[in-house]
This record gives sequence, structure tokens and C-alpha cells, in this order.
Amino acid sequence: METSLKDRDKVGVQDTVLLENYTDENVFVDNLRKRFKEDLIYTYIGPVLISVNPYRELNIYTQEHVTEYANKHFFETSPHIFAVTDTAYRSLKEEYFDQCILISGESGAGKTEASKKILQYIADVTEHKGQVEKVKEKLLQSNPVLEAFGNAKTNRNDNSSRFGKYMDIEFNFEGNPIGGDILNYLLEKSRVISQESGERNFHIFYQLLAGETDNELNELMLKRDTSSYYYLNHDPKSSIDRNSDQKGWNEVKKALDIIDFTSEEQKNIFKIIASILHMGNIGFVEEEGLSQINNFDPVEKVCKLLECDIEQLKHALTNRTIEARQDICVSPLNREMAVYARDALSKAIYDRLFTWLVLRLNSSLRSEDTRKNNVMGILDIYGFEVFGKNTFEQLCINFCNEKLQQLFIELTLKSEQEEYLKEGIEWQHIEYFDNKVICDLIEERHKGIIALMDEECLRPGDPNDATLLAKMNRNLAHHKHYLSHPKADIQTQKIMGRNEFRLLHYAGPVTYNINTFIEKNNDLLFRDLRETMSASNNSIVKELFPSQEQESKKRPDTAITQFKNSLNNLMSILMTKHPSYVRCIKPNDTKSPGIVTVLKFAFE
Ligand SMILES: Nc1ncnc2c1ncn2[C@@H]1O[C@H](COP(=O)(O)OP(=O)(O)OP(=O)(O)O)[C@@H](O)[C@H]1O
Repeated sequence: METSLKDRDKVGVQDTVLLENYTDENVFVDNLRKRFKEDLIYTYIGPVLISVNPYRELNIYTQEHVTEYANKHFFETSPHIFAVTDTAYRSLKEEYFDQCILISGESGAGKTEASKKILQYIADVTEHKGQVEKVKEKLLQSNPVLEAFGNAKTNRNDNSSRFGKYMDIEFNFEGNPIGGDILNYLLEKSRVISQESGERNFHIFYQLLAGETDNELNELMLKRDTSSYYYLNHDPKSSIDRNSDQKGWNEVKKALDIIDFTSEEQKNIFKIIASILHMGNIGFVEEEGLSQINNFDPVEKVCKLLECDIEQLKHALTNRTIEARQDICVSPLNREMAVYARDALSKAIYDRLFTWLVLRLNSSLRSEDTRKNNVMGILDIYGFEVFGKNTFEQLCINFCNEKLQQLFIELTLKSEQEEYLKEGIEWQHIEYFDNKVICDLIEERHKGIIALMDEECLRPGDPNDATLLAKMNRNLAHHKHYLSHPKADIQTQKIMGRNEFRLLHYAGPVTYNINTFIEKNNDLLFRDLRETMSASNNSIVKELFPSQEQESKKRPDTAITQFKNSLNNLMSILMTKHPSYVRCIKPNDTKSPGIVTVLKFAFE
């Protein structure tokens, strides 16, 4: 255990700023490596905690460790997630400052595990009786629910969060947790209908099939065998031990009980999950350009489970009603469009169900105390992503990381320099790259990428991915951080497709493929399907598709505009809080995107 200063000094340095040659990246990496070899996964860079994923349970989160870190000054103890949490907690309790702990890092680096350790620490150091204990139990149990519905096996992480999460814990004046509130961001709903090779759909589908009793499965008209469902990946590489799905099922059921989901609510939730599996099995054929459903059995099952009208659903899956001024016209769909409509419905139901679950968790976590209490926020959100092929989702995620970097600059460097100035302290101006220019490139009104995307999505005529790319290339040709294929040098053109554009992000360049941008941004769910769902007698489905939505003539915001608005809302929540930073990295990835920038900042 890394306790006494003596022991600690033996293995590298605990704070990289103490390194001689600290600006040398190799020296930094070497220090992390040395420590990691000795199971010292935590190291500071100034106030930022670096956490290197050990990929195995270490005996460093025991009650003994909690006691070790409680009520100690940050620098009196060795680097640890508990030390960061304790510092934030004491500042909240003693100085009444709202806090936020921002956890970043790429997929699989350990963000969610870190957020759980923070919760564990808070749960351990606060009161263990009565209402407080109940609140803590609910806060802790929200994780298995969110993970079952929002996590999936990917090729990078067997339990990857496919959504962004911000959780506020509310404390009373004695420093005990009395409530919580969760905000969810951009669930990767495309996973509901298809998955990459080696990956899986969201855990809950498999957990339900593996863990539910035979009787209940019969009620849901489901077979235990996952290969009965088109929406579940069947490639053997993607499988996970069935026992772990059964275990997951038991955990999620227990959590739903603790969080006070009624048995009626639980029944309805699983009817919805089952209906999505059946929905994927609805097939279509095409005759003279018109689609026809070729198997009514899954349609009947969906209708039974969702308590909606079978004729209405059949019609809605194969036709589209369009209202243009005063005219209403019904046009039949071809097979491709019918498949699109079916999948759009499955994604919409799942996505809305997920948000409903979060709201439902919140209503159970809400404190009865109406006073303005202090809160500690924990942000566990997707890190910067650079894949072989980057698309709409990566643009959203990387935009989110640009915004967080802006916040980092605002909250640390800028404010520190302003403080020095105010206090008349002599200081040397630090040169740093302000990534506002990239945020503007993406979000500036009328000019940025989001504005151009929305303009293209909403214009009459035949907007498509190619016309969008042409528009972006035209309008952004001279921007320092935007590179189009025609403007690229010959070398770059060789590796960049004509349907791609490149953004020079603060953490490095990313090439995006424009395919599906328009479709994903429009995120269209045909009105007939919305109406069918709205008329459902399943009480949750009814809530997911409120009738007011059908009556409204206003076009909903595009997907990226909704995301931009929710991010800006998040930024204003975070701006008012005192931040702490945890940067998670994978052991062989000390050069993960953005780490050099974090380093540079913390070193300065
Ligand atoms: N501190 C830790 N101790 C032991 N194992 C860990 C720790 N942190 C992470 N792991 C292991 O790494 C796996 C991935 O971690 P985690 O799910 O927290 O990553 P993540 O950064 O949240 O990824 P994603 O963005 O894909 O959700 C965990 O399931 C766990 O096995």
C-alpha cells in the first residue's frame, strides 16, 4: 500500500510536476510506467489525477483505504481517486462550494469504474442510518439499471457505456447525501438495430433472455435462444458468458426493486424490450415498388405487448402520411423505406425508454428538501474518439470533448491568470492553445458545421450527404481547422476519400465520413408510427409518445442541435462548480488523444 512518504518516493514521483525534465513526454510516460509496474495506478499532474487501468481488482479500495484518505489534505496522502473525492467533499461540506468531478478518457480507460469509486467513497464516509442510507442505496443502485440499458459489449470494452452521464449528488448541511439527479446524453441508439462484428446489442436484451423465468418469457412470447432475433448479433465473437447475463439480470431486477419501480412498471418495461426483439423479426417483400409485410406473427406479438392496434401498425409500417399545407397524402413505402421505418421505430422506442428510465430514477432520487443545497456532480462522458471510420456519432462526441476542453481552459488557466492579475502577483503569461476556434467552427450560428448541417437537412429539394459535404467544403474552405478533399495536398488526398472531411481537433486530426449524416441528423420517425404508439394502451409507451407531440406542427430540432443545446446546458451547470479532474488512460496508451494537451496544461 502506498502510504508513507518513504515508500512513495521509491517508485517514480507521485506528482509529475516534481520530475526534472518534466516537459519531456518520455520522462512522464516512464514515470507512469514505473509506478504502474508496482500497481501504483494513480499519479498526479498538478491537480489532475491520472488513473491507469489495471484491468484487475487491486486491493486499494477497502475500508482501510477510506479511513486512510478521509479528512486528509490532498498532498498529505498518496495519489488516489479517494483523495480527489475527499478534497472535493470537504470543500463542499466546509466551504459550501458546489463541486464537479470531470472524468475523461477513451473507451475502456476506466471512467465508469472511477465514478463508482467516487460514489463508494461518499457512501462510506457519510452517515449510515435512516433516510441517508436509503438515498445512498438508491444512488448506488442506479448504476446497474443504467448499465443494463445503456451499456454494451464493444470491441474496446465488454461493458462500454454507450451514453454520456452526469450525476449530481445533493447534500444537506451536515454533508450527508439526500438526493440525486442524472442527466443522460446521446445514447448510441443505432446499436438497437445492428452491431459491428464482435459487438453486442445493449446488455438488457441478453439479460432478459438469459435470466427471466420460463413462464415470464412465455408471457413475453420470447424464446431463450438469442439466435431467434435479427436484432441480436449472432457472430460467436460477440458472445458473453451466459452466466454473466443471468447475474446481470438478477442485479438489475434487484436494483429496480430498490429504486421502487412498481411491478406494473417493470412488466411494461420488459414488454417494451421484448417488443423490440419481435419488431426486428418483421420482414418485408416488395411487389411493383410497394412493400408488404411477409410475416404477421411478429407484428401480432408487438401489438399484443405494446397494446396497440394491429391494422394501424401494419399500415404505418408500409405507408407514410404527409401533410403539405392543407393536403394530406398517403404514399406507400417501398421495401427499403419500410425497413427504415421499422428500424426507426425500434430505435425511437428504445431511446425514449432510456430517457424515461433516467427520469423515473430521478423522481425516485429527488430529495424532499426544497432548500438550495450543495451538490457534487460526477461527469462520466465519452472520451475523444478516432476510429478507422468516423461518422456522425464521432463528430458529436469529439465536439463534446472540445467543449470540455474549453471549460478546462476557462476554469483553470484563464481563471488562474485572472486571479494573479487581480492580486497583483507577478506571473509569466502562459501560451496555450485556445480551442475556442474549433468550437466556433462547429457551433457558430449561421456559419458553423452544425448550422450548415441543419440548413441542408431542412431545405426543400433533395438534400443528401454529398450536397452537404459540398456545402461544407465551399463554406469552410479557408478555415484553419477544416480540411476538404479538394484542398488537401496530394499525400493527404491519397488517404482521404472524396466523401470525407477532416477536422483538426485540439487532440489531433480526425477524418469524418459524411455518409448517413443527413439521415442521422434528421432522425425521422414517420408520423403514422408516432401516432400508432401514441394510441397504445401500455402506460409507458403512451408517455414515450405523448399526444401533444403529434398535434404540434413545429418540426423537432435536429439531432445535432438537440445535442448542442444539451451540451451548452451541461457547460453552464459545470461553470458554476468547483472542478476536479480525473484522466483515465489504458496502460499501453499513455499517448492517448489529448493526453499531451492535458500534460501541457498541468505542467505550465
Ligand atoms: N480502477 C480499476 N480497477 C480495476 N479494474 C478496472 C478499474 N478501472 C477499470 N477497470 C476495468 O476496465 C474495464 C473498463 O472500465 P470502464 O467501463 O470504467 O471504462 P470506461 O472508460 O467507462 O469505458 P466506456 O467509455 O467504454 O464506457 C472495467 O470493466 C474493469 O474491468
